[in-house]
Amino acid sequence: MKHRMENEILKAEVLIEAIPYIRTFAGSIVVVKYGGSAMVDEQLKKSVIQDIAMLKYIGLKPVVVHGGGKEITNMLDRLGKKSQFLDGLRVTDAETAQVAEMVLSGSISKSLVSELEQVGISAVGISGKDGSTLLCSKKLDEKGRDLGYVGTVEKVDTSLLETLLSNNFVPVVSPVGSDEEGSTYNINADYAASAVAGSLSAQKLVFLTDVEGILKDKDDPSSIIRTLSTKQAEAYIQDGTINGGMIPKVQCCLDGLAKGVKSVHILDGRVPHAILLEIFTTRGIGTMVTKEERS
Ligand SMILES: Nc1ncnc2c1ncn2[C@@H]1O[C@H](COP(=O)(O)OP(=O)(O)O)[C@@H](O)[C@H]1O
Ligand SMILES: CC(=O)N[C@@H](CCC(=O)OP(=O)(O)O)C(=O)O
Repeated sequence: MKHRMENEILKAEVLIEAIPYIRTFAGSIVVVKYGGSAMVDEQLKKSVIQDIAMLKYIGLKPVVVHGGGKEITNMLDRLGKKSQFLDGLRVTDAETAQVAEMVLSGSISKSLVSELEQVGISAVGISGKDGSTLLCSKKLDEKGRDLGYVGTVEKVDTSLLETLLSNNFVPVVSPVGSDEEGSTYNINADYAASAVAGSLSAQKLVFLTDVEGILKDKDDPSSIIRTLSTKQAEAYIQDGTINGGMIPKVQCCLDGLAKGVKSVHILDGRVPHAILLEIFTTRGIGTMVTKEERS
């Protein structure tokens, strides 16, 4: 009995700890890039949906930008088509673009919307094509190679997103866009998320990934860097501390900050309720990238 009471008091204390954060962030836009293990594991998926619902219920304005690279690869496998990546970007011929759109906008988006609706949140799935939200052009990779229908976001038209937000809907954005001629482009979801967050001047941009955060030593989770300024991030890319798949993610962080996002978080999506732990607890988790220099 005493033990149960102590547990209940602990729960109340957790809620109290969140008060200053709830006050600070009420009405703020938080863009969540949802991908990785947190999208594949059913329990983790449930916890992400609950976190997004919680953000909405306590007065924030969440916007979800989802990935789905693994699911696209699985569908291409089933169709007997091999996936090829160059520096982390999928080489996308016309057929692959069609499959990517089908998986992202058809399957994943609808499933996320349905899960959010299940917990009482009104959600609307859009792709970058809807309302010309993500206007694209063809993206060549760093070495100038043609990747097919891979898009870089040239312009974000925020009208539809703003209409949804001001009418209390949670937008769920698929990383698919079109160019002036109406061709379909497959966009890496990290880039789509930073473009959306930047154009909405979001308070926060949160990336869910499969590592603890940015690590000083990739093989040592305890070497996590809690707060990183843009300058330090650039230096770590230069000296190789940040490498591989983390480079484009950090570049998206820097891009978001340059476009007016206040802070960017790289979180471990394998931790249940990672989003709430980061935003509403004093200690937080993961790595926060900010514009300010911090010692
Ligand atoms: N300094 C670093 N800290 C953490 N991870 C790093 C670092 N440098 C490189 N990485 C690598 O980046 C990977 C994350 O990028 P990626 O797998 O592309 O993410 P996602 O699939 O979530 O988009 C990590 O699994 C890790 O292997
Ligand atoms: C051009 C490009 O690479 N597009 C990605 C879009 C999905 C994505 O980015 O999903 P994750 O965030 O789960 O990796 C792809 O086709 O896999």
